[in-house]
Amino acid sequence: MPHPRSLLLPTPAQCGEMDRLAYKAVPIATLMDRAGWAVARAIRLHFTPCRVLVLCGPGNNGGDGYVAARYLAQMGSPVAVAALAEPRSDSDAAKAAALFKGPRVPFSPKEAARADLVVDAIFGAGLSRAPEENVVSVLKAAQRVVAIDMPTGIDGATGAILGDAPDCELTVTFVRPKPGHKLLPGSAKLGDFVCADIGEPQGILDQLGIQTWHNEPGLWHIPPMTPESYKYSRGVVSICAGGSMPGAARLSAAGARASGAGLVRISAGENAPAFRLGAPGLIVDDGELANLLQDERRKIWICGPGLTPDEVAETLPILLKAERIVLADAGALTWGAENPERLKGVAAITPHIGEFSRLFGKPGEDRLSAAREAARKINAVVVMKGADTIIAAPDGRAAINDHASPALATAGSGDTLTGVIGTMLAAGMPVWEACCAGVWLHGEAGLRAGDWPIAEDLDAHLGAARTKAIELGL
Ligand SMILES: NC(=O)C1=CN([C@@H]2O[C@H](COP(=O)(O)OP(=O)(O)OC[C@H]3O[C@@H](n4cnc5c(N)ncnc54)[C@H](O)[C@@H]3O)[C@@H](O)[C@H]2O)[C@@H](O)CC1
Ligand SMILES: Nc1ncnc2c1ncn2[C@@H]1O[C@H](COP(=O)(O)OP(=O)(O)O)[C@@H](O)[C@H]1O
Ligand SMILES: [K+]
Repeated sequence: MPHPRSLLLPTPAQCGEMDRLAYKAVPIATLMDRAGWAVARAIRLHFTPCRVLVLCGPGNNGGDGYVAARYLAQMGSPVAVAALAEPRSDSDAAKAAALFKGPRVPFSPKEAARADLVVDAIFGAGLSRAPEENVVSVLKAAQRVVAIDMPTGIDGATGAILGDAPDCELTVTFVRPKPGHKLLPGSAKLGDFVCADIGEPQGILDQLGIQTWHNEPGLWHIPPMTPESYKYSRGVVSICAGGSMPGAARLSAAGARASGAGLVRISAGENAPAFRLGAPGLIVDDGELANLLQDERRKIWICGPGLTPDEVAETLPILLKAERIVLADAGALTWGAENPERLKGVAAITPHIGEFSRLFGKPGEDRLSAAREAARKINAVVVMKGADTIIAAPDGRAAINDHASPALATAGSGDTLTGVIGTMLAAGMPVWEACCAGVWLHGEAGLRAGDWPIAEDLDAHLGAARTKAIELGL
């Protein structure tokens, strides 16, 4: 099933390409007019009428600003424009500027401070470097800011802040959100977020080779429960467990069970007695790993939570030799950091930023590219965890997940996540889709778990999260 177009996140460069391809059907001037109208309408809906100052840059972002100023004036608001620089003559933006007949004021902090509301139409998709000091000081002087397309200073491709960017109350973009609208730190600056349809032919999105999606149900499909379901069709998740940190494997097991695995087994060797004191529905094996792997139904293995590097060294190579689908986390990533080649053959890894940095080096400001590059390098899906999580596949696909809660920032919640992803894999989902689905379910559980949950509290919400994801994904 193709990934839905509605979840695509084109980069600013891809949007520019889209405009060029769309030109014959819809001229830029028409798109600009609709964009400015959409901004004026959104401002009218969000704010009571007040004195508005529109700050216009020299490009098409400024062009949208002149159009918005014209429509706001027609709607009865007192509006002035302050231009950072005039648009190039004969450009669409210049034509839009000429149609605005209201007052012009200097581009200065004093004017910005006097306005009740400042519209940032300085730079949008065209931002290529940090804004100059005069731009920053004018935006800093504003009391309340609405951004057109993107707050000036945010890189639309990465969410990085180049120098500085205003804290906006509202951001209005067009056609589709961009990666920078979904990635921190930029995404925290947007305020309320509106994506307006300006009638750009959507089919063009298919021609651009866009490989980035917003992580939502519909991007993937989780198998539902059916009357024919039996435990092996729901899937078996096997987890390697160690002696020194048994809690982590237990949390993974609980996450796997709570998100709908048919059967969860812990392989604990000589440490098995300690695990047998745990949840009664959990099967604990004490046999040799090589013998356990004789069971062909045990396709999915989690290796790493609660394991020391030595314990990983004794298990992971055996799992890989047996050609199992392995999800590597925690201890396995520490072991892999000594030589990332060791992880070749795993299906997916789930590093937080610290673990990622030890494996591949610090990701820098463009985490999306860094996650993609890492996935390509180890030929495995990379789930780069954090307040926003990037799920990158070796073939270049990447999803950005912002469906989460800071409530997840509690010890052990990453172990729960590996269990949930394990269940998605055991249900037969392809690896990237399983990781995307697992991250979303984990986020949904965090959103449902109330105030200050601990990792164990997430489990009670995973079943409802799965049901919701199935319903939304239909
Ligand atoms: N399909 C869409 O999404 C549409 C987008 N439109 C608007 O078009 C905008 C993009 O227009 P442009 O490509 O003209 O780009 P901008 O208006 O963002 O920037 C214009 C130019 O400013 C220069 N520049 C970049 N960073 C600078 C800096 N820090 N200091 C000084 N100069 C700098 C660059 O040369 C750049 O080309 C979007 O943000 C959006 O507002 C609409 O007008 C039409 C449809
Ligand atoms: N501020 C936050 N907002 C949303 N999710 C978060 C936040 N901080 C952490 N998370 C999520 O919580 C989980 C923490 O995992 P991890 O760092 O491995 O912790 P642990 O090793 O203690 O289990 C990850 O899934 C991460 O994406
Ligand atoms: K802007």
